[in-house]
Amino acid sequence: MKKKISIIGVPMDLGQMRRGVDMGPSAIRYAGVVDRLEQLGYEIEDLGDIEIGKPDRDIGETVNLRNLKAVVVASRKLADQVDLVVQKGNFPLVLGGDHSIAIGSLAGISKHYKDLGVIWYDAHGDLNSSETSPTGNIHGMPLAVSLGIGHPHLTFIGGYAPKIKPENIVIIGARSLDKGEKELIKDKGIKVYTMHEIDRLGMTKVIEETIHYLKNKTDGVHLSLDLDGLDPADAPGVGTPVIGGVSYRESHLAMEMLEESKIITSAEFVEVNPILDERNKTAIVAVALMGSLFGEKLL
Ligand SMILES: NC(=[NH2+])NCCC[C@H](N)C(=O)O
Ligand SMILES: [Mn+2]
Ligand SMILES: [Mn+2]
Repeated sequence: MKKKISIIGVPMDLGQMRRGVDMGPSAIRYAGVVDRLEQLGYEIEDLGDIEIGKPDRDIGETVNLRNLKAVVVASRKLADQVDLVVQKGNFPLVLGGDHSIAIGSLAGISKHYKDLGVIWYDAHGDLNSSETSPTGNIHGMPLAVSLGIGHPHLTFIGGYAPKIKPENIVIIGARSLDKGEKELIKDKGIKVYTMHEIDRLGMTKVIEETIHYLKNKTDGVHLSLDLDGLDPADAPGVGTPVIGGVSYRESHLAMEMLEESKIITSAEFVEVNPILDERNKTAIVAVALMGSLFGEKLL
C-alpha cells in the first residue's frame, strides 16, 4: 500500500531579498503537482499554505539575520504542521518558498527519528551563521541551524537542538561556498559532492555512494532540494543562480535512483521563483523531479 502524501506550501520570501519566491508554491501547483502524483496512485492531501507574516520593522539584536522574528514565527508554524503529517504516517512534501523553510521542516520531522539523514541538493552549503554570512539572509543558514549552529531562536525551534548530526548529511551539487562554510565542512567532516566530484564520478556513482553512506546509519532521510542545485539553463527561476550546475537529466536520474532505494521519508523543493522564471519552467522541472522521486517510469 502506498503512503499518503501531504503537501504543505510555504510562501516564504523573508529569508532572502529577491521578491517573487513567495509565489513558488502556486507555481508548483500550477505546474500540476497534485495530478502528477495522483496518477502514480498516491492519495494526495493538499494542506494549503502556511501563513507568512510581514518583514521585521526593527532590526535590534537581529543584525545580519534579516527578518529573524518573522522567519521564526513561520518556521514554528511549519514545524507544527509537518509534525502532524509525520504523526499521521503521511509523507510530508513541502513546497517553497526560500530555503529558510528547511529550518521548520527539519524541526517538525527530525523529532520522529533517532538518526535522520539529510540530502542537501544545492549549489550552496547553506551553512552560514550571522557571524559568517556575507548577506544576512537566513536562506543561507538552514543547514547550520539544523546542526545547532546559529541564533538560539532558530536552532531551538520545536524545543530541541540539534536536529541532525554532521555525519548524517550529504550535500550534492555544491559550487558556491563562503569561507565560514568551507571551515565548517572541514571541521565537522560533512560529506560533500561538489560539481567537481559529480563531473568526475558521474551522478550514478554519486547517488550510489550517497545511498550506501546513509542507508545503515539513518532511520529516515529528508531530501532538501534547492532548484538552484540545477544549472540555471534548466532551472532559471531561482534567486541565487550559479552557473555550472547539475543538469536536468542528472537530477532526474538522481531522483529515480533515490526512489528505487526507498530511503527518502520526506522532501522539500525550494527556491522556485516564477517572477525570475521563463514560462514556469523551473516549477515544471520541480514537478517532473517529484514525479521521478515518487516512482514515475516511462515504460
Ligand atoms: N538557499 C540559497 N539559495 N542560499 C543561497 C546562499 C548564498 C550565500 N551563501 C549567503 O549566505 O547568502
Ligand atoms: Mn542554493
Ligand atoms: Mn539552498
